[in-house]
Amino acid sequence: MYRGDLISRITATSMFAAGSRDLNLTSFNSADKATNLQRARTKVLEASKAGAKLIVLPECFNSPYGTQFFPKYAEKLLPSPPSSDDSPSFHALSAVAKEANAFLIGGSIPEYSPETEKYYNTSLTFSPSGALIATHRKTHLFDIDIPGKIKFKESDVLSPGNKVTIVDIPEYGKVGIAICYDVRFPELAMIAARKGCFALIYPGAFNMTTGPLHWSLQARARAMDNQVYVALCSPARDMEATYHAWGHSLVADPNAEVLAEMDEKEGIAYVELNGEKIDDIRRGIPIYSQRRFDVYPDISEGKVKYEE
Ligand SMILES: NC(=O)CC(=O)C(=O)O
Repeated sequence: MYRGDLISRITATSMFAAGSRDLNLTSFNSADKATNLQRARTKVLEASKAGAKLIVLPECFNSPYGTQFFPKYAEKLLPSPPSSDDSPSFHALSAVAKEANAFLIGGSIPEYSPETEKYYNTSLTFSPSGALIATHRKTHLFDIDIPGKIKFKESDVLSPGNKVTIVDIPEYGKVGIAICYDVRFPELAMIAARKGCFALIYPGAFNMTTGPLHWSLQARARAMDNQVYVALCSPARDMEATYHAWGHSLVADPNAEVLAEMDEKEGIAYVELNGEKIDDIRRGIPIYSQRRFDVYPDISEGKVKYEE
């Protein structure tokens, strides 16, 4: 049995968790980092009190979403920062995971790496002891230009990560973690699923153009192809912000049915994740074991950069 919660609110943060009510989704955001961190803490604790053991926040939950904001909000990831200003989000997430006694996939935050001297869009996952157990840097940067609708170029400021990220959650199993635009690349999802993940979790912030078209479809497609749970956790929509997030945090099951979908406002969704359902779906429609690797290659084998 897998459980999770997802929470969302206004500005740019969402999270989900798994626990006694398997999956919770929460989203929220504002321009003030301290306010966002405080809000995240409140919602994570609310989810954990409701029984969540795995909690997820949204993409860029501590900042507005936009290339103009990333350098200002970026943090170094220092486990022992010389000053409390250096890694506030890292330490706030670690502390609240411990306080909630839950696994926390901390959405994503703008990161600055002194080693590479580059910026990244980075997701940090913490164990119930507050230990950092996974780091995923957005691998596919969101560079799009739909005339008259939306132009966005993360690569103006950010650099991409370069691996598939899998984290083993004791008592639940392996979870694949990626960020937003990464969901559009089925290879990443398929590799994580074939490496044994039962759920793929994407903090993400689609927008008013791509959200209605593709948000739910992407989640359901990745779930259907791989017969796993897929969760997308968005910031709530803030029409005062420069980027209008679609919201609609959701969880699709291994049969590609949407188990829970929020609206554009802040909230928490709770979903029960059941491992037996994966087995049932794979028994009924056995594509998982009918692949023809004698005809085409298994992309999860061979040269894949991944980290468990
Ligand atoms: N914001 C993103 O990274 C992706 C997105 O909005 C989309 O793919 O659409």
